[in-house]
Amino acid sequence: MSNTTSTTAAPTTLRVQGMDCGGCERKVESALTRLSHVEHVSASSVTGSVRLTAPPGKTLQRAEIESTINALGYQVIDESVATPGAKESAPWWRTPKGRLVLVSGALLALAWALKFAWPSLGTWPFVAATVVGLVPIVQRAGQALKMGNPFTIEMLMSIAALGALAINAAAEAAVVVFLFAVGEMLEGVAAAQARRSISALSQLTPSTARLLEQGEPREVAAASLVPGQRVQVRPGDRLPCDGSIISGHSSIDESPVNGESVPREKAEGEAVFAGTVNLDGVLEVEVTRSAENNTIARVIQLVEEAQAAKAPVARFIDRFAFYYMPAVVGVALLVAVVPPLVSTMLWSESIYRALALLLIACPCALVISTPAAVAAGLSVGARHGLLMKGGAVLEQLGKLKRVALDKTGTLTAGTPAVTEVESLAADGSAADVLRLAAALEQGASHPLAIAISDYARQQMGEKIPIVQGARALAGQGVAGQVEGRELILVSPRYLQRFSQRSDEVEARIATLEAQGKSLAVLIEGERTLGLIALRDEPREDALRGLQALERLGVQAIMLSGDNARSVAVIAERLGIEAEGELMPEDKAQRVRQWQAQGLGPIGKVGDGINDAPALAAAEVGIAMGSGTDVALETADAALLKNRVSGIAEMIALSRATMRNVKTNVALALGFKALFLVSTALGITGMWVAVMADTGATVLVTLNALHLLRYRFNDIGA
Ligand SMILES: Nc1ncnc2c1ncn2[C@@H]1O[C@H](COP(=O)(O)OP(=O)(O)OP(=O)(O)O)[C@@H](O)[C@H]1O
Ligand SMILES: [Zn+2]
Repeated sequence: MSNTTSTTAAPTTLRVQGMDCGGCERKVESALTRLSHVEHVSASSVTGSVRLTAPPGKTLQRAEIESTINALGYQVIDESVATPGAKESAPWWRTPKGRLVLVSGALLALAWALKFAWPSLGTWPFVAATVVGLVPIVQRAGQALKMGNPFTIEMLMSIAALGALAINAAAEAAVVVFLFAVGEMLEGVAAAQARRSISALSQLTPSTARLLEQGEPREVAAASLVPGQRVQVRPGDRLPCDGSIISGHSSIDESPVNGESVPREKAEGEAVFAGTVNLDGVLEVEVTRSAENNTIARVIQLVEEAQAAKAPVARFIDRFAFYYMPAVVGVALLVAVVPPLVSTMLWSESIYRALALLLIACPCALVISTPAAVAAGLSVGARHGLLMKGGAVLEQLGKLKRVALDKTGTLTAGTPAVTEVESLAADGSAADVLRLAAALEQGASHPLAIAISDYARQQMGEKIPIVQGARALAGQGVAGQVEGRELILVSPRYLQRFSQRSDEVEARIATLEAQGKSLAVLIEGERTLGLIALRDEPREDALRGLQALERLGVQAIMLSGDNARSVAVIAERLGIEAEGELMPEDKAQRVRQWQAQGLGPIGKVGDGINDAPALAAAEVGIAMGSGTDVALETADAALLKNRVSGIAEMIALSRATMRNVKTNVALALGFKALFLVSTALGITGMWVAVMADTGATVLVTLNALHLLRYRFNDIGA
């Protein structure tokens, strides 16, 4: 930590050690919000991070922020040292809270033993056990109080336990303090478990790589690889880096990174990812990303950030707890003071009831219920290649009523095959059409463009001419000059705009489109030179994926830029509603229309290349595509495995998570309400209340942890 007042640009994320429950989060948040240069704070015990933004025109004062956090008893860790996923995850008995559990448990056991061996000692052993367990709690209550926040769980505990000692209920106090420590430790365990299930991903990347220098492999640290270097990967090895294959071919098991269970054949020129397994061939791979930028590192980072961003339901509970605590203290005061004044009840009796009330009012179970479940849901998703950027997205996914999907690259494999190349001019040949079209497509990234250039290269080798002044006509095609001719290659629907169309050409186009093919027509001036037909097959799991959506009660609709006839053919095969010939902006328009008609929330799934407007318009934009930058960075969620069924999986996971959260909240609130009432009425005493609270905390923690074992096979996708 530096002592100078450095300034940091907003927003900033700090790594903070020692927070392990919702109580800690709120303490840090309320202390930091008080600083004038901090506008918004969000602390996460799950990821061990604090995210801050400065109000407009101000900058965050890093030194003051650090000292504030440190004063609360947590440690800011130097970010440059902490790498994502590499955080400490000590076993519970090695954590401060775990040690407290052991120590106060031992003292408690000793106190009971002494009580039977030397009854004459009285309650002193229990007092000692209470005090030892209470010290850290009182300390934390005091720190929060100094920061201006009197309403903490620790304050509640301190008052209740000291009060219990005062009315000579030392055994109760000792047990309460012990159980509180157990509850706190459980929260820490749940958070660490969710964290571990993600950070474990980082261990998939091997620590060493076989760097190739002058053709000779040499062992180096994988973390030291830089883009441009070449490495050798033997069969059975894990890939040490993101890269592209320079020579060799092999099947690659990508399941560790994207949950895709079927190995993929990969050959020269194809991208490979760190952490995946090379199954059967020797590969020479050129490094394309350094270790801290590779796909798996970014996935871990995204999930950690996602876990740090609170779900709306978690924010609601935070606010709830904020008003709840003062209310409880108020009610406890009434319970203590009013009955002795208006009835014959003894002060000791009313105070005992009030203290019991305070003890059970501690909203521990409630506070951990949501973050633990949401963190677990996000982790489970990431391990199956379903990346969701935050609890808000996770929550929203389950509510989707309608999902719009692109055709090309989303419902289809996005690797169309050229089926026909035809000349439509009397003096031309099909070879000319292919040659000129391929030239136009040289720089284009559209799936059709890639298919046409690849096909041309196979057919005619490297004899493809150079294009000049090439420009993409978004959603239509490409234009440019080749061999001195001004050419355009477009979807037939724009034919009229550029040239005359004859009945003959028209008929040919209709025939090919009716076979479900996409067409590109080559035009020069007024003349139609020829056409290329391409066919893209639906993804192998498209039908199953759409049926799974239907079973979840979500309506799927295909929105495509491709020609209406071939869109209709594919839609028919997949059994969904569809609309074709839409420009990217039209797709966004449809989404907005549906929202206005109350058909939302809407999800939009695309390959992330030309459908940014629609992805942005939808409540949840889902990008399809393994490891592409666009997919990871632009959307709310991404399917790292290229599977349509991933959409239904995400929705099912979201619903399971929200069910888990609701069960947890109901459990926590139910126990609380029941025993608050029975304690206030004097039906149950402190013992029952404490057991109930610990019981609720344990149940809620177990329930959230259970979600980590979520299985996707029950959605049939
Ligand atoms: N580079 C290109 N070469 C040939 N045709 C193109 C090219 N770019 C676009 N097109 C034509 O424009 C149409 C619309 O393109 P757009 O990118 O909007 O949709 P798409 O990706 O093909 O389909 P979807 O909307 O289902 O993903 C394409 O179907 C194609 O006919
Ligand atoms: Zn805490």
